[in-house]
Amino acid sequence: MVLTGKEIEEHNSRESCWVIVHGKAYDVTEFLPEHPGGPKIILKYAVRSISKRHVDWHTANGQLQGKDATEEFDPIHPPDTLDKYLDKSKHLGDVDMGTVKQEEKEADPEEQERQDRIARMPILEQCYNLMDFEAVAKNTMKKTAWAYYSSGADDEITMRENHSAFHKIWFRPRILVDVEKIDFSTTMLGTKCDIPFYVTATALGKLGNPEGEVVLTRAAKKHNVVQMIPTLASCSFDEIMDAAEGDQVQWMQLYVNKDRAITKKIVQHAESRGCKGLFITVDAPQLGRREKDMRSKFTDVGSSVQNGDSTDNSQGAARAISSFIDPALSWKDIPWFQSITKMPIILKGVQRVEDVIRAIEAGVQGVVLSNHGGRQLDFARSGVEVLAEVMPVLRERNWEDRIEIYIDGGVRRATDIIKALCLGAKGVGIGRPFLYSMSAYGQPGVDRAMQLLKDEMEMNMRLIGCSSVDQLNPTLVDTRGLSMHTTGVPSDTLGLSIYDPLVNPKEKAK
Ligand SMILES: Cc1cc2c(cc1C)[n+](S(=O)(=O)[O-])c1c(=O)[nH]c(=O)nc-1n2C[C@H](O)[C@H](O)[C@H](O)COP(=O)(O)O
Repeated sequence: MVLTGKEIEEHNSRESCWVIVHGKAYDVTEFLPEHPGGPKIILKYAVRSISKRHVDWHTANGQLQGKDATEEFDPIHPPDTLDKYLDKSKHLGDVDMGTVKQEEKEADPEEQERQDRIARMPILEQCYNLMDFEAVAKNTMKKTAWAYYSSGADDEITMRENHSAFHKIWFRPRILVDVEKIDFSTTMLGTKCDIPFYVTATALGKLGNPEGEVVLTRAAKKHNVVQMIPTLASCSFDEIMDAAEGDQVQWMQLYVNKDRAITKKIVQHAESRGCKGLFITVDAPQLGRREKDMRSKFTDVGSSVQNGDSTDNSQGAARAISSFIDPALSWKDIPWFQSITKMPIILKGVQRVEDVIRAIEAGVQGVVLSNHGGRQLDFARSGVEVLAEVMPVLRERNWEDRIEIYIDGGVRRATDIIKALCLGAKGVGIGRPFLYSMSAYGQPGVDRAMQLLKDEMEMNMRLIGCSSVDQLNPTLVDTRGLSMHTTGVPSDTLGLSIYDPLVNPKEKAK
């Protein structure tokens, strides 16, 4: 049976709310209170806004026109979400889209301005480093997408510290070493990679690019680097795995669900699909307060990646899509994970040496020293600073080979990668730069970003006097300034403003 727009319109209240996604109708009435992003987002976005006033009137009077929610649904929800989480009885069938009222898109001057900036954006070849992509993305991305990707927690001190920490490490390069042939390939969790970085897990890829995370999959294949698949991806897990080619290696990033049966199903499915590593995110018992995200229009967006209870959706996309995450996750859960999968287990978001020791004692295969890109606890130290704390302690115990240590956060140059490897990291994760290059230029952008890092890597390895990554070691870096968190002493504005420079008395007499 094919439904008409008129029939859908009759179900336009909290008591009965039907919406259309990709030309099919769904009865979401019972789902409204369960939606992790709260009911408002479905009701609000589900409404075909003939005009803002119209929508406000209908919303205020509890009368809503359940309508085509496709455009708002796609960036936040993997395509298989409704099949996975909405009971089949609520799938009402196809809709004759010719009978659905077309929305009169009100002219949006902000969007027009953005389109003008896109028309004037630099060509890809004018991007010479990862920060260039950030500048273009900031100028061309939708405000809400930029807000979500670029935001850090609270005052974003840690987000900025992540990158500036690398500026506190200086090189002690060697000379007169034959560096004609450079090989910066390496292995990570046993996988051979062209260069010691991986694409780390970052949620909601379709906010930046309509294809989402599969763009990163294709670029990772081309450059033979590993991709970590996020739990909160816009694409479905299987779409991302299916987009991989040949023996391309992918890892799974896991937010642990309060409902361990859901988590077990996800982990065992990932293993059955050939995932080569399980990265359990341990620094997010609650997602951080990312105020740019909270201010953006996603103040009540939802995501039904996994069923959770209704959430306080005044906290932006991040908080809205993460209500399922279990804050009770603890060390006692590690044996359970080891019992449900054979994949190597890595703890992502470790931030002090005591927990690295515990991770080794718990028998996990790796840790990522990370503060989630500064999106969680503000004033957490940078991954590279924690690395400088951890490695000497492990070396003292002869434990440095008992676990693979990764870091992420603020990596924007190959020199950052080299500094991390000199200190003992196996590899580094990179997040935002690939989101920005993907958002601004699609896969060609990500390709160029990865190639730029390879070019920088070759040059900097040569200049530091090493021809392969196994030669990188702590004697090549000076980290004495790394733990200095002193901000510059506030400038003595008063003194400077009244200070009379010495003036020659004769001069004064004139
Ligand atoms: C930029 C970004 C990072 C996210 C991220 C989303 C974005 C847009 N998301 S989040 O929405 O929940 O915070 C995830 C995530 O899904 N899971 C996770 O483990 N880390 C998440 N991270 C953190 C990420 O894996 C790295 O730790 C961080 O991005 C590294 O810093 P740079 O971005 O500076 O490279």
